[in-house]
Amino acid sequence: MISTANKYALKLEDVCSHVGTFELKNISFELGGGDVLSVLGPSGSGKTVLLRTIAGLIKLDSGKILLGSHRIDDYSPKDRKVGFVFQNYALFPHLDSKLNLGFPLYIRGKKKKEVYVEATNVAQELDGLPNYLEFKPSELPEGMKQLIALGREKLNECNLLLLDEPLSQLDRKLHIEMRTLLKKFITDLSKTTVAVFSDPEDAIALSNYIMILDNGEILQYGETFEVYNNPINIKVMELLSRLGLNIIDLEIVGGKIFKTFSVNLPDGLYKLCFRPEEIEVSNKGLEVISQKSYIYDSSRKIIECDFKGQVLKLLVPKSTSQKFKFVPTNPKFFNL
Ligand SMILES: Nc1ncnc2c1ncn2[C@@H]1O[C@H](COP(=O)(O)OP(=O)(O)OP(=O)(O)O)[C@@H](O)[C@H]1O
Repeated sequence: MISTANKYALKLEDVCSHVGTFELKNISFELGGGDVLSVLGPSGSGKTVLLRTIAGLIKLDSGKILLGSHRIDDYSPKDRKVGFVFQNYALFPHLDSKLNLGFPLYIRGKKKKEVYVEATNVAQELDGLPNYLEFKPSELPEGMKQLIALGREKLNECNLLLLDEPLSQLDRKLHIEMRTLLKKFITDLSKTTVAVFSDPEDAIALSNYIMILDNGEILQYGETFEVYNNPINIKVMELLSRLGLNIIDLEIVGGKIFKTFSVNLPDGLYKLCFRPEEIEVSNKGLEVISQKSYIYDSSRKIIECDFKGQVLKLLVPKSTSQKFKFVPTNPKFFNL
């Protein structure tokens, strides 16, 4: 017997597909049952095309897709048993929340009454939704539309869950609430999940694997924290930096930068990259004078400062004085 973990394992082998002139090129990865992969990339890099290819909405040009021990790339989208939560939720405007939620059961021939009972039961597990069961999509807050789109996949009995920017339509406060709910939902469902995110913080918070796509190709793939901490180039690091990225052009001479700090790298020209939040105020570091500051949260502020003609953004404690020294705690040096 195939264990549950293997039954939901997803493997893509050298998958190529296209829409119009856009090509998805040689995508390969392997996830165990219950793993969550986030896909990040610039706009137009092929994130949605990848999801649609896995779902069977775009045909493969070559390669294989395996779910558990089954090769599913020959299956119709329906037979793949893939749950797909679209960016715009894909709710039916003329149906109330109960029928939208229970739609997978309705199309399988269940009577409306039974659909209502099951939909109401699922709604109990989704915070706040029971109050909106009689409403149509146009009458629902964004967060509720999202919950219905997710809850529907619970009733869909899918083997694989695909999410296309599930948090993109929400304002900041709701975004954080929904992220917590989404995490719980994915964990409870325990199906292998591939999710596209535009916000690196969501991608990092929700996944154990991450893929960075650019122009239809994988730039980097691996365990989320491994990729976050060891980006292979500036582009990957930028995509994984929610507050932006500081980049300083410098030269290493005699194993030292700025004639002061020793580094274990060959001499040459480099770009030193670090995230605004990965710094420590320390009197042994680089001196800067803050020129502008913005409140970030109750205890921290973001400051902008000039460093040898380059503008840096740093996240520092609110009490930090205008002139101070700092050290990057996770600096990356990229060779030019
Ligand atoms: N049906 C289509 N016909 C022709 N080209 C398409 C079609 N769908 C997508 N494309 C093109 O394929 C490329 C990748 O699109 P895709 O929607 O996957 O990007 P994305 O990474 O999801 O971007 P975004 O973050 O903006 O949603 C884009 O250049 C897009 O214009």
